[in-house]
Amino acid sequence: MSSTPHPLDDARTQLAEAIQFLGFDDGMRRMLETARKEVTVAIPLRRDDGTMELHIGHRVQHNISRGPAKGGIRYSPNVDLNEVRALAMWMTWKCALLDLPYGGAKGGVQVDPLALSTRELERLTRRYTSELIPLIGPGKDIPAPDMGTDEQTMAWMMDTYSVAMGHTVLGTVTGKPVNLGGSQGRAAATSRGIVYTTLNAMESVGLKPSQTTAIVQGFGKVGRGAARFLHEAGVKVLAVADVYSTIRNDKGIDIPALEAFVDETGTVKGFPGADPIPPSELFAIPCDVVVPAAIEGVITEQTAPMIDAKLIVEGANGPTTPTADAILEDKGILVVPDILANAGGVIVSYFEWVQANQSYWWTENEVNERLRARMDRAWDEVTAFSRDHGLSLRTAATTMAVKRVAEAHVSRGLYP
Ligand SMILES: NC(=O)C1=CN([C@@H]2O[C@H](COP(=O)(O)OP(=O)(O)OC[C@H]3O[C@@H](n4cnc5c(N)ncnc54)[C@H](OP(=O)(O)O)[C@@H]3O)[C@@H](O)[C@H]2O)C=CC1
Ligand SMILES: O=C(O)CCC(=O)C(=O)O
Repeated sequence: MSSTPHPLDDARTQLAEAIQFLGFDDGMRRMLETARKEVTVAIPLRRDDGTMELHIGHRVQHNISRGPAKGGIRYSPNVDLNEVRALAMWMTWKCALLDLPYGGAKGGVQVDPLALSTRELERLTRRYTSELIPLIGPGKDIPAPDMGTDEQTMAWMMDTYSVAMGHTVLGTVTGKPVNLGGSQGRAAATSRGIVYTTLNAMESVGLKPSQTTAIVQGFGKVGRGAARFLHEAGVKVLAVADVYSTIRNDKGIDIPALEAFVDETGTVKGFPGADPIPPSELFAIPCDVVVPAAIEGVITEQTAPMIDAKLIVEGANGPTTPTADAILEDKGILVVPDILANAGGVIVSYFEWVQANQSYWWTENEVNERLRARMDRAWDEVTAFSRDHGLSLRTAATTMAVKRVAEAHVSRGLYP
């Protein structure tokens, strides 16, 4: 699907633009583009039928200048070390942009989680976590869910780490179940943040929710919530896609009905309230807002020319390649970058970590209000920087974040 060699190339291209603007020297460039620590582990898995499989897992800590490393864990057959490196780098910029006291990390296991039973997933997760124990912990590196993982995965990780420490350590991971030290509002936080930012971006281009149409790619933890909150805001969602199907209804999809259908069937495929279309037609649907909320590298030099929209709000990490960015800019389409648009998840992960470390829990309203305040502030800061310096929102956001990370690095002392 991607027309570029790899998301790591995209991440490095974006970093290079920020560094050029900031005028950093080659040493700083190398420091910022290179992960501080990378671990690759082999995870033997005994399947329920007694056979043995081996899965490869990674954890990459891209940067820790501003605080402990932070970022999700991905389970997918497509995971590879360079992808994890790119995702870890984007986490560093996201945390810095939102002024969270964290560096950036990401983890991944090359596995199809849908092909495993719950017991197999638990064994795999516990073994992967055991391998990471020297690396992770509330003051070192705090994992969270990403594609293919969820609250249950985080509960197993927290338990495995806690058993090894001899006591419960709730701040080990975030995105845990609420009954086990999770935060109110974390599950929906990424999607909520995307929609807060979408509404800000819509206002900036003069779109009113009741006159706005959208399409959403991905109907998992992020895409599904984004579709729901857009629908609740009055935006008409014309099409959604998961791996199995892309569906379209130009009158607007009834999102609550689609959610009920997906709860029963596990996919949008066959939903009676919309028509199936070829996946390749998704981005060609004329609409106001495109929300890619699945995987990297889907908006490319092939797909960008067909997009007929005013805004792209990146729910996924790295969905737009640098070449596509240039095409979209020429077409006058405003791209709200991932490190800004999908930061709601890590913001509420930060709130969860703070609550867990203090054993003092906030209400869902408190969480959502503080989330909104941080998302709105970041939107104002990035749009102002973009205007003041004539940069795209992506370059503005990356530049602001890279500058903060470099400043923290320098403040810690140049001659350690
Ligand atoms: N979870 C979080 O808190 C955060 C996630 N993100 C990013 O958001 C994106 C989605 O993550 P998340 O929702 O957590 O992951 P999930 O695993 O919960 O969901 C992924 C969704 O994407 C769909 N999908 C995968 N490949 C394709 C494809 N080629 N075409 C259409 N749909 C596809 C899946 O379909 P199916 O259901 O059929 O498998 C699923 O609906 C990722 O880029 C992730 O890094 C960013 C910030 C925070
Ligand atoms: O909640 C977190 O710590 C990280 C979420 C994540 O992986 C992301 O924002 O891409």
